[in-house]
Amino acid sequence: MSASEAVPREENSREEVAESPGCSPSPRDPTRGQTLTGLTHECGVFGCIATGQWPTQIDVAQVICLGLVALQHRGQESAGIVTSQGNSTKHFNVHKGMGMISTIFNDDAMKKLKGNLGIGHTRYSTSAASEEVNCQPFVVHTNHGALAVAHNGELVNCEKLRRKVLSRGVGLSTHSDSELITQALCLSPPEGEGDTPDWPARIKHLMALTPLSYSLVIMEKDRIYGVRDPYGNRPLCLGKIVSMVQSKDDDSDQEPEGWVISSESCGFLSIGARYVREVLPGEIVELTRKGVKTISIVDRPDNKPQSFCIFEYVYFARSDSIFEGQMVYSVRMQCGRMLAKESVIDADIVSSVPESGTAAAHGFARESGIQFAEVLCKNRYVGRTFIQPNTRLRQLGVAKKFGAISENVMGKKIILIDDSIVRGNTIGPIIKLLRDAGAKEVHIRVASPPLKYPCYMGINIPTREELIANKLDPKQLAKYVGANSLAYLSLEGLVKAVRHGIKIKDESKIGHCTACLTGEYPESIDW
Ligand SMILES: O=P(O)(O)OC[C@H]1O[C@H](OP(=O)(O)OP(=O)(O)O)[C@H](O)[C@@H]1O
Ligand SMILES: NC(=O)CC[C@H](N)C(=O)O
Ligand code: SF4
Ligand SMILES: [Mg+2]
Repeated sequence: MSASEAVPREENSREEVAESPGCSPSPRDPTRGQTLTGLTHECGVFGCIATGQWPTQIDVAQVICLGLVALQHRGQESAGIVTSQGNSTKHFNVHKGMGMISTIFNDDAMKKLKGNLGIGHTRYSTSAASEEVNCQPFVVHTNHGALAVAHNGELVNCEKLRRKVLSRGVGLSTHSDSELITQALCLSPPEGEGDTPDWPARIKHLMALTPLSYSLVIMEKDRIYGVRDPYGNRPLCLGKIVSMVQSKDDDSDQEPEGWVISSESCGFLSIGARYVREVLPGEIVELTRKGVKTISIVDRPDNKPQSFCIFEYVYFARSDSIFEGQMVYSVRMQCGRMLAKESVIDADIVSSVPESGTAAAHGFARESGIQFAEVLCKNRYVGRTFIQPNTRLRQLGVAKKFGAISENVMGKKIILIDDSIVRGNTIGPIIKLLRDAGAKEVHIRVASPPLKYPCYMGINIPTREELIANKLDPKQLAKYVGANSLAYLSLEGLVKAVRHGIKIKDESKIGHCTACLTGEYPESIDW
């Protein structure tokens, strides 16, 4: 039985929606990063400002570049950095390009990026093609000086906002929702009032026009604003750069040498920064050479619940990042523990599909008391996204990523944990590899529930018909991929695991988007 024979084709709701003229006229544009496995990521934003005397001793561009390298897993299509000396409203240094950060920012590029503050972006396109013209940060020159904007997310009411901006006589040069945000920020707030350089008011105005989904870093002459949408759908956090010469034991009282703002905290230690806190849902923070302050916290429409993307925990984020006061690694372990509680089976070893499945496998092993052993080696030089012309080569492509550690596999009953099954391209070839290496039984346990619905908030989830969970139930899927059994973590189990380590217990102050699992979206879509 082939997966496509198993059930009738499902309608692709996202493509239908997107056929109407909007910001995303061709979400299946072949020039966008194609992927064979998994979900594709969502962009990383980063900002840095030096405190104290300017010109600073800190190499701001270097800090941003390293910050972006730490966020590379969030987008590999293009990247950009914009810096400012802080003394001119007219001049920003800009360097953007297609490809990976290490190739875009060579020595020549870094030399021209001098500055005391700056922002950066690494992109996985969700709206508008993966082309140079859509690279971020976007820079515009306004009546009140230059403005640079970097965006992670996707606007759910893009079409409406686009009409509004166009109706004000603004011309847009791309289909990118991030350019739209940049231009919407330039509208005078609120409409009808004078054209003042009040950027916080303009940001609030933008937030009133569009509630979801964005984490933004915005730079004007001498300051950076960090903005998280009122649902808190995409992550954003603050860190401080501490002196390297002082004692590492207690840097809590140290005067920071600079501030950073980032989609994730994973790179902070490697750039000499310390995690400070998350930017709150709806919060606008202002970073200046004097420090960080909250400008405002914008409410969600109709007091709807928060909606932080639960898949940041499952797959997107790096394990060493912190969200909601807990490390992503610990949450993944907890998911594995929960999975063991729900669907343990007698076996010799527990193992994982590296990378993202590994923390959950350790949790599963600890909870079940079955020892963990590695069974797969992942070839780090086979990228996440590469294009192959047909299914057989695609599947071989996945197999090429892995080798079996035969000594751990031979004659064993194995419980194999992966964090998610999306198209189902990864797991089948891996099971074959393990069987060829002598595995006696392979039982698949998935540390998230079946993925059934598309995402409209900055993640490129395959079409409904491409999602294997819409075609095969767990029993059918086990048969299709050659497993002895297969079980997913329940939705309740996932939510419980995610909330296990969150200190805030007040339900009105936490909330997670699970729309790709349930079909219940935080906001209706108006593309
Ligand atoms: O069902 P599929 O469509 O094959 O996708 C699912 C796989 O894709 C992801 O891994 P990926 O190799 O992208 O990255 P990782 O190293 O972070 O696990 C995910 O962790 C699953 O292993
Ligand atoms: N993945 C993202 O967050 C993408 C941001 C924006 N929608 C773009 O396509 O550039
Ligand atoms: S639909 Fe899924 S991937 Fe998209 S924001 Fe919600 S939880 Fe995250
Ligand atoms: Mg994986």
